Formats: sequence, structure tokens, C-alpha cells
Amino acid sequence: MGQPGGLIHSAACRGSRPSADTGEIGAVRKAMLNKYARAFFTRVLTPFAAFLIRLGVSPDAVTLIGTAGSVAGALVFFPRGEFFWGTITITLFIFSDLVDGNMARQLGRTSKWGAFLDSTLDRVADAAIFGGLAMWYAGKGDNNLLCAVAVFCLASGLVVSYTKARAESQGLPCDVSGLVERAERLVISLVAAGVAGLHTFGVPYVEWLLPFALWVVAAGSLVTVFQRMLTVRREAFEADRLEAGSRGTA
Ligand SMILES: CCCCCCCC/C=C\CCCCCCCC(=O)OC[C@H](COP(=O)(O)O[C@@H]1[C@H](O)[C@H](OP(=O)(O)O)[C@@H](O)[C@H](O)[C@H]1O)OC(=O)CCCCCCC/C=C\CCCCCCCC
Ligand SMILES: Nc1ccn([C@@H]2O[C@H](COP(=O)(O)O)[C@@H](O)[C@H]2O)c(=O)n1
Ligand SMILES: [Mg+2]
Ligand SMILES: [Mg+2]
Repeated sequence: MGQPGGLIHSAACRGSRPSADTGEIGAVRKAMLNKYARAFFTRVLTPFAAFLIRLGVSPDAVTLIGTAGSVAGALVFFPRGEFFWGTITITLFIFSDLVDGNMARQLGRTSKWGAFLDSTLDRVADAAIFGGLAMWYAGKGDNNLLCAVAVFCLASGLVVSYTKARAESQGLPCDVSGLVERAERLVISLVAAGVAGLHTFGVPYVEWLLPFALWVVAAGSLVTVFQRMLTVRREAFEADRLEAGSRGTA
């Protein structure tokens, strides 16, 4: 456990919110992929980000194009059961989410607007991915239960992100990433969808992977919602206690 009380206190003393822009969010413990894979992909994608900068492309444009491509890949291919091509398309575009911030940092132009745009459009891409899967199961995939599980993944993923955003808006750090962050939700779902999609090319015994992954993401997201809510509850009580204490001594 970190020291959320201290973080809250120092943030409160400065009258600031923990955010990606201030760097305070860096103090929040990250889940596995964000911790380890991000460093690797930062190294790999930095030359590409530098290339886009030389071409005069802006970080916001990369954010917008990446989201549009991910949404198109999810909503064009997934509802038709074309999981392989859907996953390939989404994967190509979704890495823009690591490139846009990289470009902003190289340019020394990270901004509050950029952070807002990035996070907001992450939700749009996630909704399209799980929405596209739900549409498949509601239609030709013909499985109401899996449709419900995909909708649950969509909704719980949004709630996971909302817990952090709402806590941060109140000056609370939400000092836990939880079991399943966005990167985990995406990697589990997309690897499963991509491999399950090989069924179309005659590969046997792979189609069960996608339903399995959806159940895993649904359960993991539910656990994560509780992890974050309990953490914020503790942080909120601590912040209220400190505030009451400072009022008492004033
Ligand atoms: C036999 C086939 C094998 C295929 C193997 C493929 C292996 C691929 C394996 C790994 C790829 C790992 C990629 C992992 C990259 C993770 C890096 C990372 O952590 O990035 C995080 C980042 C999100 O950061 P942001 O700060 O921009 O976003 C914040 C986040 O959204 C928060 O959400 P919350 O957690 O709270 O819900 C918000 O709170 C916050 O507001 C927000 O700012 O970037 C990403 O999330 C993008 C990650 C992209 C991951 C793409 C995964 C694609 C992986 C595999 C596709 C495989 C395709 C396989 C085809 C197979 C065909 C045979
Ligand atoms: N259009 C953008 C996108 C992102 N940023 C900044 O990058 C941070 C996110 O970094 P990622 O590596 O996760 O993409 C974000 O908080 C912003 O500070 C930006 O300025 N403009
Ligand atoms: Mg990004
Ligand atoms: Mg993002």
C-alpha cells in the first residue's frame, strides 16, 4: 500500500488535483501491463512518434485518427463475426494511444486538453469494441448470455475508468489500478478475438477463446470496480478526517 493520506494531503495543500499532466498520477500504483509493457512500447514507438512529428502531425490528430480507426474496425468487422480482421484493424489503430502521448512529451506540449481528449476517446474506442462484440452475439452469434456479458464488459469498463476520473476530480488519488486496467481489458479481449477469428480460416478449437475472455474481463472488471471504490472510500474518509482536523485547529 502507498500513502494515500499523504498524497491527498499534499495535493490538497497545493490546491491541485492528481492528474497525468502534473505527473502526480505517476505515484499511483500501476497494473502489470501499464507498468512493464508500457516502457517497452515507449522505446519501440518513440522513433515512429518522432517521424510523425517531423511530418507535422499533431498529437490530437493521432488521438482522433486512432480512435476513428479503432471504432471503425470494431463496428464494421465484429458485428459480422469477422474477429480476425476486426482485431488486426483495431490493433493497428489502438497503439495510437501510446503514440499520441509520446509525441506530446517529445514536443514538450502535454496539455490538460490533450489528457482530456485522450481519456475521453479511450472510452469511445472501448465502447465500440465491446459494443461490436455484443452486436455479434445479439445477431448472428445468437447468444443472449454472451451478449449480456459483452454489455457488462462495456459498462463495467466505463465504471472502472469513471471511479478514477471522479475521485481525481475531488482531489483523491485513487491509489490503486486494480486487477484489470484498460490495457489488460484490451489485451485479453483482443488476443482472444484475434485467435478465435482464426476459426474462419479453418483452425479448430479456437472459437471458445472469445467467450472465455469476455467472462474473464467481466469478472476482472467487477473486482476492479470494488478495489477502486474501497480505495477511494478509504481516501475520502482520510481526507474528510484531515479537513475536519484542520478546521478544528483553525
Ligand atoms: C497467437 C497470437 C498471439 C498474439 C500475441 C499478441 C501479443 C500482444 C501482446 C501484448 C501486447 C501488449 C500491449 C500492451 C501495451 C500496454 C501498454 C499500456 O499499459 O498502455 C496503457 C495505455 C492506456 O493509457 P492511457 O493513460 O492513455 O489511458 C488511461 C486508461 O485508459 C485508464 O483506464 P482505466 O484503467 O482507468 O480503465 C483511464 O482511467 C485513464 O483515463 C486513461 O488516461 O494504452 C492502452 O490502453 C492501449 C493499449 C493497447 C493495447 C493493445 C493491445 C493489442 C494486443 C493484442 C492484439 C493481439 C492481436 C492478436 C491477433 C492474433 C491473430 C492470430
Ligand atoms: N492528444 C494528446 C494525447 C495525450 N497527451 C498527453 O499524454 C498523456 C497520455 O499519455 P499516453 O502515453 O497514455 O498517451 C495525457 O495525459 C496528456 O498529458 C496530449 O497532451 N495530447
Ligand atoms: Mg494516449
Ligand atoms: Mg489513452
